[in-house]
Amino acid sequence: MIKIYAPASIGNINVGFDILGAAIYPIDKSLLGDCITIKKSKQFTLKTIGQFSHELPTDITENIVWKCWLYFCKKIKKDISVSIILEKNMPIGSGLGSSACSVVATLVGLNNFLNHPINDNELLILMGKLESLISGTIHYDNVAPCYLGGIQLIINEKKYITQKIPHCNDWFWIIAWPGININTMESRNLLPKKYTKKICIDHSRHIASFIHASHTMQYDLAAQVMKDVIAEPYRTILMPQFNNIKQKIMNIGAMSFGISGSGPSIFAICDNINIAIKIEKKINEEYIVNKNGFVKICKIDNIGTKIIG
Ligand SMILES: Nc1ncnc2c1ncn2[C@@H]1O[C@H](COP(=O)(O)OP(=O)(O)OP(=O)(O)O)[C@@H](O)[C@H]1O
Ligand SMILES: N[C@@H](CCO)C(=O)O
Repeated sequence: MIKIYAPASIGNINVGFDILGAAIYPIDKSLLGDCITIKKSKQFTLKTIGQFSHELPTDITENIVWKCWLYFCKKIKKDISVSIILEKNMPIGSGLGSSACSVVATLVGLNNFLNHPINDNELLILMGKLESLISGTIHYDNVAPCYLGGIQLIINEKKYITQKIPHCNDWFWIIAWPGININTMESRNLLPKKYTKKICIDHSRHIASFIHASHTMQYDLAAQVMKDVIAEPYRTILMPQFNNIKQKIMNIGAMSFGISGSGPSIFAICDNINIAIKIEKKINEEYIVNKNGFVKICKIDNIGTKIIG
């Protein structure tokens, strides 16, 4: 038997659409990620439990975990008889990398259970492929940090799929899911097919400055250039409260604020716990729309996916 935990992640982190992502854990030590348990069995079975399991497709062949098992069997050219339990702790369509948690936990679980028939790089490529079955295109900005931890820069060149970049240990990442869902594919379809020269230059300037600032530990500069000119201007149509809450959170003292992944979750950054608590309170009062929604003060999860049983 093996049990795997895969953490939530923030895709894009404003400045790197599809090419930057951060794995996170709540400082209150609550579980923000999916768990997968794998046991030997006479035939394949998949059971789902957990707070958000009722949101999953009822047909198990529609569950991404089933597809992971199928693709893994194809990859190693062997039918594997296992029973899998998915503990779905992550809301679906939240912008916190929910499908990535299931994909990464399942593939890491199967690979460990079978003594590593697939190497790390091939496993990551398989994760990207499985994630693309859901969102329509390959983007590693959730699966890479979820798997490997930290802030990951997606390179996607042959054997260089992703690399970890340095981050500020003092930063708090306050994340909030309002309690409603946005489909990633729909949210991607809202974006323009082409961007102006000015947007391209601004985007390159921001991302280059962010990577430079991260490596030279100029964290104020890193936060200052965490701006989203690619997705935020088009996606806020799905998030009517976004601009209002952004203004208020920046006024409290956030160093950056934006959409987590494809939304509707949001995130704010600050380097002071008292400001983080004030931000948490304000978001709770003004952005959470029902009892399912939540706000959590988080830090960067440097480990990523791990064996917990
Ligand atoms: N184990 C699973 N976890 C999450 N979604 C799943 C899973 N299995 C199947 N799905 C389906 O995949 C789709 C996920 O949609 P979507 O990409 O919007 O969510 P997401 O991956 O949770 O988003 P995000 O990465 O923004 O958190 C839904 O249609 C959902 O029913
Ligand atoms: N980079 C992806 C992340 C989806 O979670 C997007 O913004 O569409």
